[in-house]
Amino acid sequence: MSEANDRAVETVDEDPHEGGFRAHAAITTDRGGPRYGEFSEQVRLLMDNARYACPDDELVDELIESLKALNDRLADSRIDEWHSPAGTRIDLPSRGNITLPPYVVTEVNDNGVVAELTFRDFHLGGNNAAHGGHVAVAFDDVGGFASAVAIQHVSRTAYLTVQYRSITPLNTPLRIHAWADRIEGRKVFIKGTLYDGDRLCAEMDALFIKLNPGQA
Ligand SMILES: CCCCC/C=C\C/C=C\C/C=C\C/C=C\CCCC(=O)SCCNC(=O)CCNC(=O)[C@H](O)C(C)(C)COP(=O)(O)OP(=O)(O)OC[C@H]1O[C@@H](n2cnc3c(N)ncnc32)[C@H](O)[C@@H]1OP(=O)(O)O
Repeated sequence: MSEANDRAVETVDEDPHEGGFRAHAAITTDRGGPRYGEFSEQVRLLMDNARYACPDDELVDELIESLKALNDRLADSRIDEWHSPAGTRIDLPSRGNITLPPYVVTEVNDNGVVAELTFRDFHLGGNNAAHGGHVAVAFDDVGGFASAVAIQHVSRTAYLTVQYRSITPLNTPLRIHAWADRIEGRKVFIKGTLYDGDRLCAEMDALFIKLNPGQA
């Protein structure tokens, strides 16, 4: 870790909360500025290229120096999770969270949440197909979204199972759909599907639990 990374991350306390997930998750379109989406895309491209690159020794030396300099610059602008653009920029794919497979929500209604999702080169599992873990990540996030829509509250995943029905391709717009199948008290049973055109790639069966006040 660099010296900049060792510094304590600045926290901002103007938003009192109950100690757990914040009751009012920020929704923003301006944090990080108008070019934050382009920045995120460059980070994704970096990971795509790194996944497939086979640099020679000279290039590795050069890249390490460039990346060190870049990381020092980035570490200087770190902030706590509640105030960072990543995860709160609802105008960007996956709310600007570059750790998620990028998806764009196309429908939010009583039938749940539908999004167009594209796995990238860096989501490679093998033989040009998406890694199963990344498929589960996509279901977890879109499932959590569907749970939030159904109960208008924050929940956490208690379990999530995925049935992998056929290969999930990379660099192909896919349709992901998650919906609340039933709600029993704090328990929100979520189902989901992932399609490549008419072909079913995977299905989700999950339980999300509505968090109590102050629960982490
Ligand atoms: C168009 C623009 C709209 C803009 C909207 C903008 C933003 C959208 C808003 C936000 C949403 C967006 C996306 C969502 C993002 C992310 C989602 C990802 C979520 C996660 O990635 S989160 C990480 C992984 N997750 C964990 O890290 C959990 C660890 N765990 C725990 O924190 C506890 O374990 C907990 C809390 C789960 C439960 O604990 P607890 O103490 O609160 O509740 P308790 O144990 O009493 O269970 C209550 C009842 O659930 C049953 N139950 C519990 N667990 C079960 C199991 N596994 N199987 C079967 N039944 C189970 C019990 O049997 C009981 O059932 P009964 O009531 O019938 O007795």
